[in-house]
Amino acid sequence: MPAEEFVAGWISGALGLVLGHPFDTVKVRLQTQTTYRGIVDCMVKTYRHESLLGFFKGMSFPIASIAVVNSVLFGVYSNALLALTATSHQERRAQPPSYTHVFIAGCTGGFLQAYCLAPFDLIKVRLQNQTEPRAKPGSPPPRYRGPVHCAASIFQAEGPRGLFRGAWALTLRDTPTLGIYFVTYEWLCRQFTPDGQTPSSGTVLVAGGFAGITSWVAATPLDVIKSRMQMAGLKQRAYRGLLDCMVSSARQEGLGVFFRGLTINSARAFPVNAVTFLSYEHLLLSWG
Ligand SMILES: CN(C)C(=N)NCCC[C@H](N)C(=O)O
Repeated sequence: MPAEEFVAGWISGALGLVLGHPFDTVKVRLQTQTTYRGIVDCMVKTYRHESLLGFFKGMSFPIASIAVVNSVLFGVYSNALLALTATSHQERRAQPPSYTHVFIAGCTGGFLQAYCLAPFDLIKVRLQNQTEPRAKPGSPPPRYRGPVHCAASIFQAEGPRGLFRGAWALTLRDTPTLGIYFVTYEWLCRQFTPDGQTPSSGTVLVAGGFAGITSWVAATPLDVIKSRMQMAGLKQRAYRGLLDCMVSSARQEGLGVFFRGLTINSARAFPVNAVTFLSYEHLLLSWG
C-alpha cells in the first residue's frame, strides 16, 4: 500500500486548514447561534468581543487531528482507486480512471475519514461556540478550558459515545460529498489538460477550489444538522435524533435553515481546497 499519499494528504490538509479556520469559526457560529444578523455582523462581534484570537478558537485540535483525518481521506481514496483500477497515482494521467471509480473511491475515503473526524470535529465545534473572551479577571470562565479539558468533560459526562455525538450526520454528510469532491476535481483537471499530461498548477488550483465549493454546497444542509446535534445537550435543546433535528429546525426557522453558512462555507472552500490539492499534487510529484 503506497504510503506517500497519506503523508501528502496530511501536509496539504494542514496548510488548507490554517487558511480556512477563521471562515470556519464564523460558519459554525452562524449555523448554531441566532444572535448574529449575518456574516459581517458575526465577524464584527467576534472581533470586538474576542479580538483576532476569537477566529482561531478550536484550531489546535484540528491541526493535530488533520494528520489522521486528511491522510485517511487522501490515502484511502488513492489506495481504493489502486484497488479498483490497478493504476498508481503517477500512472493515472496516462490511464485516467472512470468517473464511477473516482466516485466510489471518494465515497470510501469520505466514509472512513468521517469516523476519524467525528470526535475532533465535536471538540472543535464546542470550542468555536464559546463566545466568552479569553480569561479576564472577574468574567465567568468559559465552560471548556481547552481541547483536552473539553474532551475529558464530554467523556466524564457522557462516556466514550458522547465523543461521537453527531457522527451519523457527519458520515451522511461526508460519504457522498467526498465522491462529488474528487469527481469535480478530476473532471475539471481533464477539461483543461491535454490527454496524458499532468495538469498545470493553475488548473490544479482552480479545479481544487471548485471541487471544494461544489462539495460544500452539497454538504451544507447536513453540515447544519451535524453542528446542531453536536451542540445539543449544552445551550440548545437536545434532539431525539437526526430526523427530529431536521424537522424541528425546519419548523422553527423555515427551510432556509438548511442553507445557513452556505456563503461563508463556499468562500472558505475555494482557497482551502485550492491549496490542499496544489500541495498534495506537488508533494507527490516531487517524491516521484
Ligand atoms: C464537503 N466536504 C465534507 C469536503 N469537501 N471535505 C473535504 C475536506 C477538505 C478540506 N479540509 C475542507 O475542509 O474543505
